[in-house]
Amino acid sequence: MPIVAPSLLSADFTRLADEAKMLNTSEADWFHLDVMDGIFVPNLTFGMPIISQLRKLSTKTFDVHLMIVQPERYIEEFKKAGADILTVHYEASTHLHRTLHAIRQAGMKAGVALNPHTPVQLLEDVIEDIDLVCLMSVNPGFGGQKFIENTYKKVLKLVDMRNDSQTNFLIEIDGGVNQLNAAKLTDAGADVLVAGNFIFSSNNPIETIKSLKYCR
Ligand SMILES: O=C(CO)[C@H](O)[C@H](O)COP(=O)(O)O
Ligand SMILES: [Fe+2]
Repeated sequence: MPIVAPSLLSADFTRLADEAKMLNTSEADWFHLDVMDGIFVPNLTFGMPIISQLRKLSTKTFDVHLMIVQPERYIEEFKKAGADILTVHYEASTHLHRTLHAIRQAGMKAGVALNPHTPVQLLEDVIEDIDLVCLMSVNPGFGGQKFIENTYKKVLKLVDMRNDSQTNFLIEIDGGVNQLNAAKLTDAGADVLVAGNFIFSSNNPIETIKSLKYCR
């Protein structure tokens, strides 16, 4: 059964507290929080102030996905805001090894996200420094995009890399996840399913979360 991480990118921001409370009562495991800077991706969202307010409303794991350049600038601040897992983009990190160590040093789990064009093999030399690999199954920046089918192959390759290296990082899929691909992704070896639009645009988000949780 996968870990389900609703992305609040698609939540109703005028009712953010209600959305958080709804997630608390649901079978969602984590909150997935998308931070965008308008430079790494062509969109802006929110940062530490919103995350620290949300932190007061939930004890669930906060999975913070940084779509920002030079993410190493804000590691301590996101820890203070309440992040449990801090994921940086491979493409935005010049000194990835140092950044991953700094995230763990700050007391968080260290994640690396890969854009759809970035091969998973590029993580080989930092594999032991990673707690979570986030495979982007859309080009990052927006919710509600179409799932990129090549992601399945990347999951299978990552599973092989995990077995070969005897490490135990989680494999997370982010973008376009829905009832059509959840079971196939889980069967391929995905551990965490992020879903924004599929959950928050449904008539019954609690049931939709359940459908992902019990897809396998
Ligand atoms: O990181 C993201 C976008 O860059 C979001 O987490 C992702 O797009 C989830 O939204 P959806 O399920 O609507 O695709
Ligand atoms: Fe995300």
